[in-house]
Amino acid sequence: MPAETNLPTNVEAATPEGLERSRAARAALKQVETEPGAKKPDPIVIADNITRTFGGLTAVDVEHVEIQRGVITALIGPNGAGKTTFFNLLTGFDRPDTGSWSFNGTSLNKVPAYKVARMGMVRTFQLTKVLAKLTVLENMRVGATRQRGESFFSAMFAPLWRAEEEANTEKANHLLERFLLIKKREDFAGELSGGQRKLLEMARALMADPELVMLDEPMAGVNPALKQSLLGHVKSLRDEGRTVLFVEHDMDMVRDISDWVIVMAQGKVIAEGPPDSVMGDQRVIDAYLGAHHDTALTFEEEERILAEAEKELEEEAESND
Ligand SMILES: Nc1ncnc2c1ncn2[C@@H]1O[C@H](COP(=O)(O)OP(=O)(O)OP(=O)(O)O)[C@@H](O)[C@H]1O
Repeated sequence: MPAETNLPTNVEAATPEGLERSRAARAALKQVETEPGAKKPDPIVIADNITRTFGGLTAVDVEHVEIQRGVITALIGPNGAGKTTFFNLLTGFDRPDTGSWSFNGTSLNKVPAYKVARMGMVRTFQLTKVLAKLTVLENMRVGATRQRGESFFSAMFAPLWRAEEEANTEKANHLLERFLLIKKREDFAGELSGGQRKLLEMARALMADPELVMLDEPMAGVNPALKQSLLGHVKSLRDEGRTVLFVEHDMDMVRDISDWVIVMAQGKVIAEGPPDSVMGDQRVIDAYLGAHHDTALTFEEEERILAEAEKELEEEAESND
C-alpha cells in the first residue's frame, strides 16, 4: 500500500459553466445578512422548525435555515451540537419530531432516504465494517444501487440489471480515475489509507450524480500532507456546478474552502456568515468555550484517560529501547 503522500494532487473536474455558476452564486452571497436563518438569493434547501429529541434531550431545534445553491457551506459547532442529527434528518435517515423542509422546492417530509438521494441530495458515509470488506469497485456499485432503492445483492447478481451494471462500472472507473483510486479498484476498501477512504466516500456519493453533496467530516483521519489535495477535490465538486454542504471540525479547512458557514450549538443555529466574520463572532467563540467547560471530566473518565496516556508513554518507551 503506498504512503498517503504519494497521492498526486491534480483535480481537473471543473467545467466553464460550473465555474461561472459558482462564481455568480458566491457573488450573490455578498448581499446576504450575517444572521441566523438569513434568507438566501437561491436556496436549494429550506428548513423550518425542525426539532428532534432523544428522551429528554433536544438534539436539534432549528427555526429556519437556507442553503445557497452552487456554493460550499460548512456546518460547524462544538461536539454534540446536533450537526450529524440535522444531516440525518435532512437526508431522510432520521425523522424529526416537528418541522418541514424542502429540496429544490419539493417537500421532503416522510420521503425515504433512497428517494432523497434519487432526487439529487446525497450524503457521504464513513466506511463501515461491512463496506471495508468490499473492494473499492464494489463500494462504488453500492453508491449506485443506493440511489435506486434496490438491495445491493439483487442489483449485483440479477441478469436484468446487467446493462445497467456495465454502465455503472464505466461510471465508477471514470470516477476512480478522477479521485486517484483507479489502481486500488480491486483492493479491499479497508486497506485504504485515511485520505484514500475520504476520496472513496466522495467518489461513491458521485455515483448518484447528486446536485447537493453532503460530506460528513471530509478531513477526519486525513494525513495533514494530504489535506490540500482533498480540499481541491471538494472545491472541484462546486466548480462543476454542484452544491456542497459539509460537517467539519477542522477549522483550517472551514476557513480555506467555505463560502458560507452555519454554526450550531445545542441544537440551534446560532450564527451564519462568511468564514472570517463567523470565526470572530463572540457568540461562536462563547459556544465553543462553553462546550469545553461543559465537558468537565468525571473521576472515572479522568482515570481512564490517564491510564491510556500512561500506556502510550510505556509503548513509546518500549519501541525506543
Ligand atoms: N440515536 C441517539 N440516541 C440518543 N441520543 C442521541 C442520538 N443521536 C444523537 N444523540 C445526542 O444528540 C446530541 C447531538 O448529537 P450529534 O451527533 O447530532 O452532534 P454533533 O454536532 O454531530 O456532534 P459531533 O461533532 O461530536 O459529531 C448529542 O447530545 C448526542 O448525544
